[in-house]
Amino acid sequence: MNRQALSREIIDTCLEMTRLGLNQGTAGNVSARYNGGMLITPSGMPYEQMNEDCIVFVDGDGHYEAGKLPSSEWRFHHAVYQARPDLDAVVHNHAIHCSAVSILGKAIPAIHYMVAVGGTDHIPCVPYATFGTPKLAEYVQQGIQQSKAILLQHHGLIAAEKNLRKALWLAHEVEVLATWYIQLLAITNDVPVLSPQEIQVVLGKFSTYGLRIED
Ligand SMILES: C[C@H](O)[C@@H](O)[C@@H](O)C(=O)COP(=O)(O)O
Ligand SMILES: [Zn+2]
Repeated sequence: MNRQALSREIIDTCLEMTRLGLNQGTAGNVSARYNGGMLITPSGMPYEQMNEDCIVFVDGDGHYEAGKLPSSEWRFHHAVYQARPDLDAVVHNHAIHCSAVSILGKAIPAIHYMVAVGGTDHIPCVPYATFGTPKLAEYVQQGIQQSKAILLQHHGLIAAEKNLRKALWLAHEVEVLATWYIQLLAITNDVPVLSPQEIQVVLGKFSTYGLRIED
C-alpha cells in the first residue's frame, strides 16, 4: 500500500476507535509498519483535525521527518515491530475498562474463552513506566512477545495485529473482556476461570476458524 493510502487508513482507524468509545480526546495513537520503519500519528493532535500529511514516518533507527512530531509513544510502537516481525499494525488507547484493570495492576485471566484472541490464556499487564520513556518501551517489548494485546499499568492498552482493521478489532475485544472482568470483580474476588488446557483447545480452533479473508 502506498504512503497516502496507509496514512488515510491510520486516520480512519483513529476515528473509528473514538466512535467505538475506546478512547477520549487526544489520548491514544496508531501506527503501521512501512518501508523499514513505521507511519504513526502525530503527538497531541485531535484525530478529527488530522489529514494524511500529518502522519509521520519514523525509520527503523528512530529518526523522523523534520518539522513533524511523532506520537510521544513512537518508542513502544517501534519496540512492538522489533519484537514481533509477524505483526504490522499497532493501536494504543486509554479505553475505560482496560485502563481500570491496568490501575489494579492485574492481567485479565481466562474469564471467557475469547481471552485467547491475544494468543495465550490471559491478557498480561506490564509494569508502570512514565509515558514516552525507553523504560516503557522495554516493558512493552517484553510483554508483546507473550501476547498481541497487553495492558500498561496505570495507563491503557496496546493491541497489535497483521493489519489496522484487525488491531482495532482486537482492541475492542479486549475492552469487552475488561468490562466483564471489572463487573465481575465488583461481585467477587474469586472470579471463575477456564483452564490453560481449554484455552489451548480454543487457540487450536481459532487457527482454522472462519473464512480467514484478508489475513
Ligand atoms: C500523555 C499522552 O496522552 C500519553 O498518555 C500517550 O500515551 C498517549 O496516549 C497519547 O500521546 P500522543 O498524542 O503523543 O500519541
Ligand atoms: Zn497513552
